[in-house]
Amino acid sequence: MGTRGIPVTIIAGFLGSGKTTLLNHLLGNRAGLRIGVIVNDFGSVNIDGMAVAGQVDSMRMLDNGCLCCAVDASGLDAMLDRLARPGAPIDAIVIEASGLAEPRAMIRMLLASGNPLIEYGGLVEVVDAAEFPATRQRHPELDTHIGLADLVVLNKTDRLTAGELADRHAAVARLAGDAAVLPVSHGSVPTELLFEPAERPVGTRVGEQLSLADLVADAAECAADEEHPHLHSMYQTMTYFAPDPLHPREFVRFATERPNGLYRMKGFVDFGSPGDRRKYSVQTVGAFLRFERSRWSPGEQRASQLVLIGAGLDEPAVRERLDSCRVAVHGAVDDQAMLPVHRYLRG
Ligand SMILES: Nc1nc2c(ncn2[C@@H]2O[C@H](COP(=O)(O)OP(=O)(O)OP(=O)(O)O)[C@@H](O)[C@H]2O)c(=O)[nH]1
Repeated sequence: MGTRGIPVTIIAGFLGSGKTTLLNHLLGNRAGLRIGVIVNDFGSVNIDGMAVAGQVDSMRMLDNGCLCCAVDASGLDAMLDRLARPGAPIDAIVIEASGLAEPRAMIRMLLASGNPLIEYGGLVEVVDAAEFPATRQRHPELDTHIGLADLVVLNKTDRLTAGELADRHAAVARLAGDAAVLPVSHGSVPTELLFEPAERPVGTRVGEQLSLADLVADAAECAADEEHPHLHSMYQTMTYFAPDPLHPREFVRFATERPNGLYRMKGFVDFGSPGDRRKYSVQTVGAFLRFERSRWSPGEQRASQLVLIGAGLDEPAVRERLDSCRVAVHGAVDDQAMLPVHRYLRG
């Protein structure tokens, strides 16, 4: 699947919306991932065995494999560089944004980062569903923040009746545009919605790559997991396979005009360009799109295979849009047609 950067996910949200609760939930359900956490103070992050004072620019490796540090806004970039240095024992980084910077400034900083070891992992905006109308009145910028988000976590749904929840969900979804909106209580966002499964689960050789087949198998296993049916019913994982090539221009359009409710997509694509028969890995988080080029392995079937993860996805409509990207529908691919792909090429 090519080299992959460490995804940096920003968790934002107004006072008391449940950011820390979400962070603690993720740390408690890491699924083998080693998560680096950046907070602006340690105060309320209470993970097993964690006893660190609220110092600035300190970093601790916790027993549970979580690397935790605290910075102010000016130290953020440098701290990311430290966390994501070559060989760092980290699979994902989460920044709890409160008090650090505006979400827009954080996104800009991440996208502008020259560090090739990190990549944009999405802006997750936590919204207190119960207090939504009041918060919106007090902080009109909430609308903008929701509009920027790649995933909106509608938290504290336990405080609402079903009817109220439906109203709030609809109101937030209107502001969220195409972004996925996930209703939860107590920050219980499934870890696998935010991050890929660990590449190094216990007992696996270090450096072993998780193939897409593994990812699909994982997704199927997850879907069949009876233990947390309430969690899995909240979000969707769908896979798409096309044996014949997808048109580059149409596929880039699909990825940039992403379907409603899509949060992440990854996989690889055969563009069927006669001048370039390489394999293109694709990855999106919200509106962020990135391709990487590699070669097909000897004997590997040229095809396109995608995993799409979101909430509120209209699966038949997504399939139809992807089917309509096929070269068979659009005619031959020339070199010019690859230009939109090159705009989003990494490295
Ligand atoms: N009823 C209910 N309470 C919740 C839920 N999620 C969080 N809380 C409570 O809401 C309060 C605020 O949650 P935090 O996670 O501290 O919120 P925060 O966004 O980190 O707050 P600040 O860091 O102060 O901005 C805490 O008392 C939580 O226990 C939920 O889903 N339902």
